[in-house]
Amino acid sequence: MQWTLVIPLKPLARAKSRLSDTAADGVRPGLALAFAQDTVAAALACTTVAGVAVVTDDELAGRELAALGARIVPDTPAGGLNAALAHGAAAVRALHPGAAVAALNADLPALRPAQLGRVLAAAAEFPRAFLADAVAIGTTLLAAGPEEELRPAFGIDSRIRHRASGATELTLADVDSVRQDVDTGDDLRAALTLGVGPYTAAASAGLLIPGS
Ligand SMILES: Nc1nc2c(ncn2[C@@H]2O[C@H](COP(=O)(O)OP(=O)(O)OP(=O)(O)O)[C@@H](O)[C@H]2O)c(=O)[nH]1
Ligand SMILES: C=C(OP(=O)(O)O)C(=O)O
Repeated sequence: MQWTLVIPLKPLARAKSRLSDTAADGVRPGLALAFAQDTVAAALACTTVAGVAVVTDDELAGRELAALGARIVPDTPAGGLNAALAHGAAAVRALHPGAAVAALNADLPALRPAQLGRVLAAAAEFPRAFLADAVAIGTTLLAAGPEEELRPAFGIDSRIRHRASGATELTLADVDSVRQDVDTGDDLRAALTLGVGPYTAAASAGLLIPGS
């Protein structure tokens, strides 16, 4: 099965506020963009990914991510992460009716295409499926097969809420890079240990990362 990914990205100036103890106000937008660039580049390198739609109103991010090969979908005025994801999935299916779609966080700088491929192959066995984040509280990927609505419930405690929505939780080994989102300095250290992509490696050089 081929998938189209929907990746949400809020305006860079407001992104990654929980990294404020690790990266100063002037640095965080560039870091958030680098995470998204590494995420999109790795996603597009996955053999079962047919395309990536990034939902964003950020002009710079839109330009840079389009240059990597992503389709840019302007955010919905409804506002908020889940509205943006539902809007992105609808935009994908307006062009490709019946497409299998998966929402993926924009902050997975260590993402490995082969690991993403394994997660998507496992997701293809279920109508809706999700992968919990590294700390097992949130979600990094929510997949919906061709006949299913995405019904995203990202945000606080989204693991429990996605489970309650009827989506199947994927419990695969060796998919750390798909689970390692970066919200805090500790998360960034964990991602650097896994090995980040080139954009994040450059953007995080010189930062004082907690514990390293
Ligand atoms: N398009 C779009 N993306 C959003 C919106 N809100 C959040 N996101 C994205 O959804 C993902 C998770 O968002 P959050 O955890 O709320 O924000 P964050 O920038 O990752 O981190 P914090 O500022 O520390 O909360 C990130 O990729 C965000 O850029 C929104 O309203 N529209
Ligand atoms: C929005 C989510 O991620 P984050 O950890 O970036 O808040 C989530 O886990 O549902």
